[in-house]
Amino acid sequence: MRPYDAFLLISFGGPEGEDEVIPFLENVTRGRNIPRERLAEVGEHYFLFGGVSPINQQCRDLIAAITDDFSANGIDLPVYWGNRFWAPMLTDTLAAMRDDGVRRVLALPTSAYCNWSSRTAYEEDIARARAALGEDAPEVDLIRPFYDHPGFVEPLVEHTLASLDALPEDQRRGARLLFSAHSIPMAMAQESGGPGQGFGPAGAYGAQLAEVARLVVDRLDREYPFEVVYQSRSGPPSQPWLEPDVNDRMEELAAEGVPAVVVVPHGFVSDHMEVKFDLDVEARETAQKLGIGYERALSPGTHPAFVSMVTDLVREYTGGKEPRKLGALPRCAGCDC
Ligand SMILES: CC1=C(CCC(=O)O)c2cc3nc(cc4[nH]c(cc5[nH]c(cc1n2)c(C)c5CCC(=O)O)c(CCC(=O)O)c4C)C(CCC(=O)O)=C3C
Ligand SMILES: [Fe+2]
Repeated sequence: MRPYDAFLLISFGGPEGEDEVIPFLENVTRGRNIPRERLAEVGEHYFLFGGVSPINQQCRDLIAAITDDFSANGIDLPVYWGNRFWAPMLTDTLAAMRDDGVRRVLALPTSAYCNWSSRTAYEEDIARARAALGEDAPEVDLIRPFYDHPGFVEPLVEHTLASLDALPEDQRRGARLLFSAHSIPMAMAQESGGPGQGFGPAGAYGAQLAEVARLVVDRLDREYPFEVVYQSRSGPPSQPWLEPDVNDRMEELAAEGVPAVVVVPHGFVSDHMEVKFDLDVEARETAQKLGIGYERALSPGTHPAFVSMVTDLVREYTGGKEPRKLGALPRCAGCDC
């Protein structure tokens, strides 16, 4: 018996026109404690790009690549796509799947790490979408966090090397690698991985980000100094979020005489708006102001190793394939990472 009859990519969603920006942001921030000024500011990031987030096209590209890789590898599952905050909405996709006769779904979230926002929020949205459908809602299993899969790490290695190569030789020698991830509230970070797990002050999320950074650096041509930084903070200033911010850290490094940084967005799977604005516009501007070199490595996107990872993960769930994992972090409590 085949355990699943469909594959589902679950992503964040993003606007694809100016009139969609505000309704999208309202969906994202409903019931969350985000100041209005922050919302207006984030809206401007989208308007700078004509109101179009790159994330939906990136999902379409990934789905096309996954579909090809499935058929090349004899995986006979139809591929669906549903978003948490914009069309195609997860609820609508799940309804369409039910109408197509789908009973059991294997779902991949477009986020690699363990924390509420990257994992639990997806689980809660799946539960909500299923509840809306009632009795005959398809069952959905969410594929494990994949931060430690070689197919996630390998593209980051290749893309980091390409960025180092793009720096002038004199800057490359003293360059600092800054591995950048989405900041989250300290309280959310501490809870990631479950209580009392000994992952340190930034919880499992912080430990996993540090681990992936190390896994990438271990695979470069030589040892580079590196550290983890955070970006895209929101929330009221009174609430502590993970630090240091990428821009603040660049300022300190420039003052210490570091000639260049390579920013590796290892907290993300594609170059969506948080990467395109917060790194390619804002952090790049900071580097220019500071007079230091700046390169930004690509995220995994549709790198062939990343696409094969999806096929490999499907085999973990359908063919009893042993999980491929790098590093040696303990698993979280109550999580299948
Ligand atoms: C950990 C994490 C990821 C990575 C894992 C994953 O992918 O899930 C991620 C991804 C993304 N975040 C995105 C966009 C936004 N995130 C926001 C707000 C927030 N993100 C948070 C965390 C994360 N976010 C948090 C703790 C908040 C505060 C509100 C809350 O507690 O829930 C807001 C509201 C405004 C603002 O505060 O910036 C926006 C617009 C987009 C789409 C980009 C595009 O359109 O291309 C993507 C892929
Ligand atoms: Fe976010």
